[in-house]
Amino acid sequence: MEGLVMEKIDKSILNQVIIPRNPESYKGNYGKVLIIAGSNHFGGAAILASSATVHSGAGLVTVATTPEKFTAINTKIPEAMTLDYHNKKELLTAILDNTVIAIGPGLGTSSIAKGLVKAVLNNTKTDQTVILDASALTIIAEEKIPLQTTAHIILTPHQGEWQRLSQLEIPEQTETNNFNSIQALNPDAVLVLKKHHSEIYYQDLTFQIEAGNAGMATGGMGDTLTGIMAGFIGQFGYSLATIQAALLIHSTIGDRLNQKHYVILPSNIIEKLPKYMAKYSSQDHES
Ligand SMILES: NC(=O)C1=CN([C@@H]2O[C@H](COP(=O)(O)OP(=O)(O)OC[C@H]3O[C@@H](n4cnc5c(N)ncnc54)[C@H](O)[C@@H]3O)[C@@H](O)[C@H]2O)[C@@H](O)CC1
Ligand SMILES: Nc1ncnc2c1ncn2[C@@H]1O[C@H](COP(=O)(O)OP(=O)(O)O)[C@@H](O)[C@H]1O
Ligand SMILES: [Mg+2]
Repeated sequence: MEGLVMEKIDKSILNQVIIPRNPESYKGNYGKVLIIAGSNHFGGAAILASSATVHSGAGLVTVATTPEKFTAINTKIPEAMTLDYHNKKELLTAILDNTVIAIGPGLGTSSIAKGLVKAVLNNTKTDQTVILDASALTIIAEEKIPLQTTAHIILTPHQGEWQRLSQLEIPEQTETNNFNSIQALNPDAVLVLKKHHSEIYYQDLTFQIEAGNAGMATGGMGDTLTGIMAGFIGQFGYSLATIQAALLIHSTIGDRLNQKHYVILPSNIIEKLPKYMAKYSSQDHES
């Protein structure tokens, strides 16, 4: 498409989205988030995604995973509840019950994982948000699963996953080609393309962040972004601004840590989330 202008996302979006909490509120006001993640090989992805969701302020977080990982999750992040994703009845109840569902980190591409992706796409509705990441994107590309749900859809591929989904080689992943590809997949879906200076494709608008650094090139960094995105949407509601703020705070914290740390661990970003959210929620914050 001609004439796209990729707008830079200003840090003021953080101040706009991360508002002070109502003193009369309770956990029920801050979103119910279901994270469908993890498998025997990739337990850490489920921990990082759910820990990021909890630390970004979601009211109630449930992790649907394989029971072998329950103990690790309950130990590392006791605030999150666990459920066995092999139990179809419990899983369906959780899909219907939660406002935000993030699926994919560490899920792998087994037949169980494929069934989970289909269950989410077939059972979610308009007032929900589905975040598709990592293995969920690989499954959708390999199985050519249509993005048919009426829920809001956010895809968070890295360039390799986007290549699988769009058939665009990385050098061909230009603004115009990316725009046309996400429109073809589902014109209502939002594409968050993760790279150095990640991009957002939202309807006919495109945005780019000017934050983020190579110290963030650490396994689990994208799983962490997925958790933040889920926590922010659960708490602040689905909107372009919320998506922008989630993407920006992840890399802004990464940049601040990079001033003194050569490499940044996803868990370092996670532990800083409450502090940075307090800073941006106060009216007199310094950027
Ligand atoms: N601690 C954990 O449990 C972790 C689990 N992980 C999970 O491992 C599974 C496989 O995901 P991966 O992303 O590692 O592997 P994938 O095989 O899905 O993607 C990596 C492939 O994409 C290519 N590629 C091109 N551009 C890339 C880019 N900008 N970033 C990354 N790869 C790029 C690579 O060359 C490679 O061929 C996912 O379920 C993921 O969530 C990873 O998140 C790492 C940490
Ligand atoms: N060189 C870089 N510059 C800026 N951001 C980066 C860089 N390398 C990685 N990142 C960020 O780290 C995250 C990596 O995501 P992803 O590859 O999905 O990680 P994982 O699947 O291991 O969790 C993305 O948010 C990406 O933008
Ligand atoms: Mg990833």
